[in-house]
Amino acid sequence: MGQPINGKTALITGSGKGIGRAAAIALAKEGVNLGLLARTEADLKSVVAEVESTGVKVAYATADVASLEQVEKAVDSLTGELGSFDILINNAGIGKFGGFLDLSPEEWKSMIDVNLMGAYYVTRAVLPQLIEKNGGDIINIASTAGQKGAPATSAYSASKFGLIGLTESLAMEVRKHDIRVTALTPSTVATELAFRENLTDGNPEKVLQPEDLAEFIVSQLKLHPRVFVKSAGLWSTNP
Ligand SMILES: NC(=O)c1ccc[n+]([C@@H]2O[C@H](COP(=O)([O-])OP(=O)(O)OC[C@H]3O[C@@H](n4cnc5c(N)ncnc54)[C@H](O)[C@@H]3O)[C@@H](O)[C@H]2O)c1
Ligand SMILES: CC(=O)[C@H](C)O
Repeated sequence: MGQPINGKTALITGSGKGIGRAAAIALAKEGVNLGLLARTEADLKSVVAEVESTGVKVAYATADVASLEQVEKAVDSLTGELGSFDILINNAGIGKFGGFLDLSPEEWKSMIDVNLMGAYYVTRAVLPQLIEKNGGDIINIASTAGQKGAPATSAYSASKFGLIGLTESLAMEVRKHDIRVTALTPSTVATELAFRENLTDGNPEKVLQPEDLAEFIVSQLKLHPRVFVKSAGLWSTNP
């Protein structure tokens, strides 16, 4: 009933670790070619090695998504190696939690620059390719923190509320091109970000794992083009 995704090409930001890495591996197993973008080359090379046996085409570029110049250079490089993209997963993000007056203005700004402006910059660079093809998928990894504020999450929530707003507006703008734009709003996932901020013990029997999001991402991409996931919240059942 759905659509095959093998042979498509996906750009995944922050794909060196955590959710982005899991999504890259899961998509490679589905035959999706990969454009990997993150800051740390060693992490990216590790993912390349991990997916080598799948036979998909893989290219990587190191870039800070908060830099428009680095993003444009990286997307140009990846497009040159892989051809145009069909799928964009804006996953790269940072999270630092602390009181409104406790976080420094620099820490506050960095979350906006990476989590919101980063997604804007990468989308701005890739979207023309999807419009040209008259179709494609953009999946933005937001958070439950983008739906509800809490003490110590003011900066992170501001970035993720903004990302959800960007997602909803863009989805309405580009649906006429058969481009699907989704905001995923997971709760805490067992990744380095969550461990660093002491958000979870990551118990694989109880806590959302990166592979769970990857599985959902694969399934939504396989949906028939006539339907899209506007937003989806993934939570741990009984953490
Ligand atoms: N872990 C959670 O509990 C959780 C929950 C909801 C949403 N999220 C979101 O999921 C996304 C992935 O987070 P994660 O938990 O996998 O974190 P992670 O720290 O394990 O991985 C984040 C990845 O993004 C990359 N990255 C960070 N800043 C970057 C930048 N400026 N330029 C390029 N790459 C950059 C890192 O190098 C890393 O590869 C983030 O947007 C995060 O906000 C995480
Ligand atoms: C880090 C994050 O987004 C979750 C909600 O803990």
